[in-house]
Amino acid sequence: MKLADVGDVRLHYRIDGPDDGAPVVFANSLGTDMRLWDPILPLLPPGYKYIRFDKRGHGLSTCPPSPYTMGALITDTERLLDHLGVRDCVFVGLSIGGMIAQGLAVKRLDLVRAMVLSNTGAKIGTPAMWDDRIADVAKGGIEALADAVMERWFSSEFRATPELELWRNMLVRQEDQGYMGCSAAISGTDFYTPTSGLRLPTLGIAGAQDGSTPPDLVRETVDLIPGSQFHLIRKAGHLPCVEQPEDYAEVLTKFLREVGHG
Ligand SMILES: O=C(O)CC1=CCC(=O)O1
Repeated sequence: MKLADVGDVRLHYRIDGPDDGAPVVFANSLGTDMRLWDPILPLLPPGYKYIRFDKRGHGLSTCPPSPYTMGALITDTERLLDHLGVRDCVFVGLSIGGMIAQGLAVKRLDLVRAMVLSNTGAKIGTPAMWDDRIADVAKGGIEALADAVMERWFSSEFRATPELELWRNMLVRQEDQGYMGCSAAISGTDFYTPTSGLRLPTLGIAGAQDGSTPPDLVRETVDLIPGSQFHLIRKAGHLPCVEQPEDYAEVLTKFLREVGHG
């Protein structure tokens, strides 16, 4: 079990791979913890240093009371990477993790040499939508919205499998305060202008059936960065690393090689 004290939070993280491997950092989505990446890790090439962490209010990391800001989530990540001595990583961010990727690249390009913006946007939803979601969790806990979240996370085919229950359990076992805190951070974020100024190799990944960050949003976001690439995963919703891990691992592996990482 690895823990890092970064400012007002203690973050739980995990490293797989050799200490001297080229670093690949993963940041996951709202309502998930680092196990989100379990399906793809065994499919990725050996020799890299794969770093995962639970953002504040999620997984085994500490959970300050809601609300959080995107700035705080970015600073947590920056401090974790500084703590680990990471520089020049490929940063893979899914959904809110992709917002953290954009903000981190704007703030500390020395940390990020390339990024994967998976199922994310420069802006996700509207403040009114997030206010409603926060109010629903405050009233009924995450359980109150879990079924609706499953419809956005997964395709109808996947929702018919027994595996659905495991991911639903992951969602409802996150902290309500962590979920509300990160929802508030997303609500207050619009990265269209700062992301437009970024110049680094970028790959967008989208799921054709994503009910939260549809393919057009992902494409529009990566198109802000000249030279970016885009990959659509057809039979997947918001979490293609879970639904189509082979496809996800293949496109990520190709990107790692193309950007000359490792
Ligand atoms: O809509 C959802 O629940 C999925 C999601 C939106 C932002 C994020 O990180 O996850």
